[in-house]
Parts: sequence; structure tokens; C-alpha cells
Amino acid sequence: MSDTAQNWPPVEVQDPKPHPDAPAKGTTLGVHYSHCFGCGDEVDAGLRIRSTVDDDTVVVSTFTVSPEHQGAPGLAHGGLLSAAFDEALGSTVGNLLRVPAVTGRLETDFRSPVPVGSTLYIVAKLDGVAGRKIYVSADGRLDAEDGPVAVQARALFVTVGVEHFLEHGDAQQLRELGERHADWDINP
Ligand SMILES: CCCCCCCC/C=C\CCCCCCCC(=O)SCCNC(=O)CCNC(=O)[C@H](O)C(C)(C)COP(=O)(O)OP(=O)(O)OC[C@H]1O[C@@H](n2cnc3c(N)ncnc32)[C@H](O)[C@@H]1OP(=O)(O)O
Repeated sequence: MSDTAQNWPPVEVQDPKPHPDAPAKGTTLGVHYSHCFGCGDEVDAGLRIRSTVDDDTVVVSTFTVSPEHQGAPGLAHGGLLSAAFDEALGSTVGNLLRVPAVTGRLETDFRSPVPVGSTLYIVAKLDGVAGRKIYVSADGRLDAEDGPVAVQARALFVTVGVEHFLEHGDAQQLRELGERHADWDINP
């Protein structure tokens, strides 16, 4: 998807196989965790990204840049833009493949400034799978799904077991999340 993608994916991959229960085209995806910086609605200065399934390998997410997200006056901070892509790419992996996975590597190309008040349309695509490694990339377009590309990103997500979150995270919060999303099959 990215025009800077040389040797992408960097290893031989299989075509991604969307999960049989993956949400259908046109589905608006819910908040996966209300305290998530990327999508949560209980994080004041969070990114509040919203995502919709475009087809069986593509999810389109929107991120509207607010004054809390500035780096230079009136312009989005680059690190926050990377965070927006992390969320959009992770949501694409999680919702279409329905496997627990974490970001192993994320690279971002900033092509043009992103002003406060603008909305990035992040069009993310599953590129391939090699064992536990899931390759995904995205274009961030300014103010429309077919707007000019301002930011691009590529990432490797690595499939993990639920023990990853139990061992390293907050097990109690995870159990509560699992109870709210019984269909995720992540109950310990
Ligand atoms: C049932 C569920 C249903 C879900 C339903 C969906 C609902 C909504 C879904 C979802 C929305 C979510 C949206 C969130 C988005 C945000 C995501 C984040 O920000 S995640 C936080 C940041 N990331 C970390 O904290 C990881 C920290 N790193 C680690 O824990 C480990 O390093 C880990 C797990 C990534 C790998 O460790 P190892 O010990 O398990 O495995 P090793 O062998 O090291 O790596 C596996 C393979 O990956 C390659 N690899 C790993 N890291 C690499 C890297 N940086 N560069 C290149 N290759 C790498 C390795 O070379 C290896 O490859 P070879 O299998 O040998 O070919």
C-alpha cells in the first residue's frame, strides 16, 4: 500500500485469511477497551479513533486532530500520528483475523503536515501472514478517504497468547474485558 514499501512484506507471506466471524463490510467497529488511548471514550485527550470494515482485508479508521495532539503550533505531533496508525493497524489485525496480537515493529513516513482540525482517513490493509508474524500497512489521507496521502505506515504484529496480557498487564482488568466480550474467547 505504501509507495516507500521496498521488500514489503520483508519475508515470504501467505495471503491473510479473514476469520469466519470477522465483521462484515460496512460494520462500524466498537471501542475495544474504554481506557485505550487509541479508541477509548474514557480517555480525555485520547485519539478516539473510529473504524469501519471496508472489505475482508481493509479497515478504514478516522482520527480527528485536536489541540491536545499538537507538536508545533497548529500541527499534529508526529508521535501521536504514529500512535493513531498503531491503533488503526492493530484494529485491522484484531478485528479481521480475530487473534490477539501486539505491535512488534511500526514504521511511519510523514509526507506532509497534518493540521489541527483535520481528519486523517487511515486506510489499513492486511498484507500477509508468516507464522505468528502479521504484516499490515496503511495510508493516511487528509480529510477524505481519497484525499492526499499525508502519512504512511507499515507494521509487524506478532500473535501472542492470552498469557502475554495476564503476565505483563492487569489481569483483573483483562478478565473484566473478557466478560464484556465473551465472543473474543480471551477469558483466562
Ligand atoms: C481472541 C481475540 C479476538 C480479538 C477481537 C478484536 C477486538 C479488537 C482488537 C484489537 C484492537 C487493538 C488495537 C490496539 C493497537 C495497539 C497495539 C499495541 O500498541 S501493542 C503494545 C506495544 N507492543 C508491545 O508491547 C510488544 C512488546 N514486545 C513483545 O512482547 C515481544 O517482543 C513480542 C511478543 C512482539 C515477540 O516476542 P516473542 O518472544 O513472543 O517472539 P519472538 O520470537 O521474539 O518474535 C516472533 C517473531 O517475530 C519477529 N519479530 C519480533 N519483533 C520483531 C521486530 N521488532 N522486528 C522484526 N521482527 C520481529 C521475530 O524475529 C520472530 O520471527 P520468527 O518467527 O523467528 O521468524
